[in-house]
Amino acid sequence: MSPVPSDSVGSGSGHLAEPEAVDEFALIADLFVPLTGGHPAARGLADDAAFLVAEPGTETVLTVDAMVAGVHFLPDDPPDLIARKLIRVNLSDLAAKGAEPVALLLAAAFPHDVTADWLRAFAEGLRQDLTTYDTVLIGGDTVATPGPLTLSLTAIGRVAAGQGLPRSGASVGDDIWVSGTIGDGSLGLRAARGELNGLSAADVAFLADRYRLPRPRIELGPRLIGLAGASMDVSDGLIQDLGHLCRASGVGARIEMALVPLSDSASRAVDFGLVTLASLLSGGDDYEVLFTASPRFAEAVAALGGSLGLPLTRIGAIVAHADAVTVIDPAGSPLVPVEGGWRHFRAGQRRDV
Ligand SMILES: Nc1ncnc2c1ncn2[C@@H]1O[C@H](COP(=O)(O)OP(=O)(O)OP(=O)(O)O)[C@@H](O)[C@H]1O
Ligand SMILES: Cc1ncc(C[n+]2csc(CCOP(=O)(O)O)c2C)c(N)n1
Ligand SMILES: [Mg+2]
Ligand SMILES: [Mg+2]
Ligand SMILES: [Mg+2]
Repeated sequence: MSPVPSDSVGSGSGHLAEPEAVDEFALIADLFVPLTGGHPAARGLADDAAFLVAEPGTETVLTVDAMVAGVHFLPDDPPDLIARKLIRVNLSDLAAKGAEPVALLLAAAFPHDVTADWLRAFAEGLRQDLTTYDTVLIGGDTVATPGPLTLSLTAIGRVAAGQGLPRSGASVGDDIWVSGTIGDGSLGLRAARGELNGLSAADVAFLADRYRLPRPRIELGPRLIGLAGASMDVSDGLIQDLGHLCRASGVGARIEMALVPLSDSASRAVDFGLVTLASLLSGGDDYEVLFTASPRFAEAVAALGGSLGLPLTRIGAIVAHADAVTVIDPAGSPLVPVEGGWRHFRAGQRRDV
């Protein structure tokens, strides 16, 4: 087990007291060094790079995702939740590969007018989730920007050599499974923006929390080794991401809309006509695991869900029509047109954020 970060941040050399006193190196010493938990790889955040000892028999799994204010989170979201979402979206990729977290690297571009209080709360959010997920910060980079807050986190994980779960392992006839519920993240963005009038305050709070604080399925991922053929996490939208899995595997997929698991809050939003079921399948921000498994493992998969207390739901099957995702609507007809999911760039279109 890696050393865990110390109990609080910001109580270091004490130079980070006033907004005008934000200083790059005091920031690193006061707020980020405590997040290393003294891990030797971090070298006290006083070197050019981190040095991580490779573990025999394991493969290192590396992933990086960036988050930008106004694109991935709301600019006024609480700083601790921004930090925790940043960790969680990256751990979600490790989980989908069957890997467990080892260490993280953070590259942060803070707006020039960031305050010491904001930074302290941000570091406290990092500390909280480093502890939750038993990992440490071992390096990074800190810059100021004239643009919006821009964050990038590299997650380093490990998996037994050769056992990592690829997107490319789906076979015709496999069941398609998804963890948890789909649609809460995209509905949660609308909830956080105050756009879901008609839902109860409890539903709005539940959904907004799912948007701001995804639940990376880090306990599930490693347990899928030996069961899942292909695996990925759902970040852009279920249909688009399933399309990626199909392309990587050279297969097609047929899923049934009515089987896609919704939370009670999302079901109510559909029932009240606030959103269509179809749009939840392409909304994104789910951070659930989408995986395929041979039908002979169906009982084992269901039992795994039971033992983790995490719903695992079969939503369809892998078919031979390479690359094509067919969505069957609740009336039994193929859905047309099929919206895929989030794209930062789309040929012939500009997104103004
Ligand atoms: N700028 C880049 N440089 C190198 N590789 C990249 C770059 N952007 C994406 N990739 C690679 O492309 C593949 C797909 O990336 P993508 O970001 O779509 O997946 P993801 O991180 O699982 O999804 P999401 O970013 O929506 O959470 C990955 O192998 C990723 O490493
Ligand atoms: C304020 C705000 N507006 C829109 C969205 C929706 N969104 C943005 S990026 C993305 C895909 C995952 O990101 P990436 O592919 O970059 O990893 C999604 C679903 C959001 N989260 N916040
Ligand atoms: Mg990515
Ligand atoms: Mg992913
Ligand atoms: Mg994406």
